Amino acid sequence: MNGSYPDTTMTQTTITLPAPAKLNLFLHINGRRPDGYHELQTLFQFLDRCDTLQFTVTEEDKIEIAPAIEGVDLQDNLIYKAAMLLKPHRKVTKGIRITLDKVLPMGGGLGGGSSDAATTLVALNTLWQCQQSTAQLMRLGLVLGADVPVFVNGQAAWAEGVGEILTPAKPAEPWYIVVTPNCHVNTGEIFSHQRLTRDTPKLKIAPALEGDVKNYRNDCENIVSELYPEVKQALEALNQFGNSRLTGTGACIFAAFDTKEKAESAFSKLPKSIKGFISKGLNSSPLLC
Ligand SMILES: C[C@](O)(CO)[C@H](O)COP(=O)(O)OP(=O)(O)OC[C@H]1O[C@@H](n2ccc(N)nc2=O)[C@H](O)[C@@H]1O
Ligand SMILES: Nc1ncnc2c1ncn2[C@@H]1O[C@H](COP(=O)(O)OP(=O)(O)OP(=O)(O)O)[C@@H](O)[C@H]1O
Repeated sequence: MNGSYPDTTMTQTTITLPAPAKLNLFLHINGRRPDGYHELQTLFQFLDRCDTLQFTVTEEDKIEIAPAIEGVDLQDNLIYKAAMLLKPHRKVTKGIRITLDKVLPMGGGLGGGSSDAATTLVALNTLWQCQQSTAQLMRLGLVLGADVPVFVNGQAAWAEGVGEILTPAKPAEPWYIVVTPNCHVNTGEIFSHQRLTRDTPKLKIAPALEGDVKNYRNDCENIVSELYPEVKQALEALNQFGNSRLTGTGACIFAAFDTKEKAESAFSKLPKSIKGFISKGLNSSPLLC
């Protein structure tokens, strides 16, 4: 099936699905709403770097997740939260055992937790026969986090609102070096920072979709590199090879290259202390098959 979720039959009891990373190719903050959330404009693209989740339907009416994520209680695990959100919509009284192969760094701005949650919504919608439309799953997902809807929808997108008003976009699909500084950035801390600039004028959709993303920036970058020296150092190192930029509220940064070979060549020249990976930008999520 092209461009839609995996076709699973009623008798199928196990499915394995990817939860890809995302990049914010740019991130502009336009204002703050009365509830504290920020109005933003961003361009989302997926990476072919993914967590992997295996879902097995169980007879016992229980949600099990293994292995546990260090430092995250089961009730706070976004996978568990996603399953609990969907549970009232079940048409079958079955449980679920979820195995997580975690590859994406946490608190890295790659949206790993949100992506795990989105993949869980998509998988359980089928396995528990919840019969929710993609739009309904996106609305449910927004309760879990501003980044969940784009992962459920599975298309690169221009996003507005708090990140939930999505317009499909087709930016170039280059190869990226993604540097993963050894620190977790707390999204709430950055958004509540006194010196965060929140007054970037809103762009019209057309230039942002058609223009070169190099013309735009990430409004969180200055504050994050001030608070996290590892991020500053990584930005400086990667800037020697391309236009490096923060994704989300960090800590990860990225730079685009035309070919895998150019990305690999630049990566090999980075100081050994700089960790990261090379990944392809994708406008269609690997969650869609
Ligand atoms: C920065 C981005 O990654 C860009 O894609 C997202 O907007 C963040 O999405 P997320 O990690 O799913 O964030 P959430 O879990 O919804 O929010 C974490 C915290 O960030 C702040 N937050 C988040 C999104 C937003 N548009 N405005 C905010 O002020 C809020 O304080 C919130 O409590
Ligand atoms: N399944 C999960 N995977 C990762 N983090 C989780 C998960 N469940 C809960 N969390 C919590 O959510 C926090 C943010 O995780 P995530 O990996 O989505 O950060 P992020 O990449 O910075 O996301 P974003 O770009 O959406 O801000 C983690 O630090 C962790 O405490």
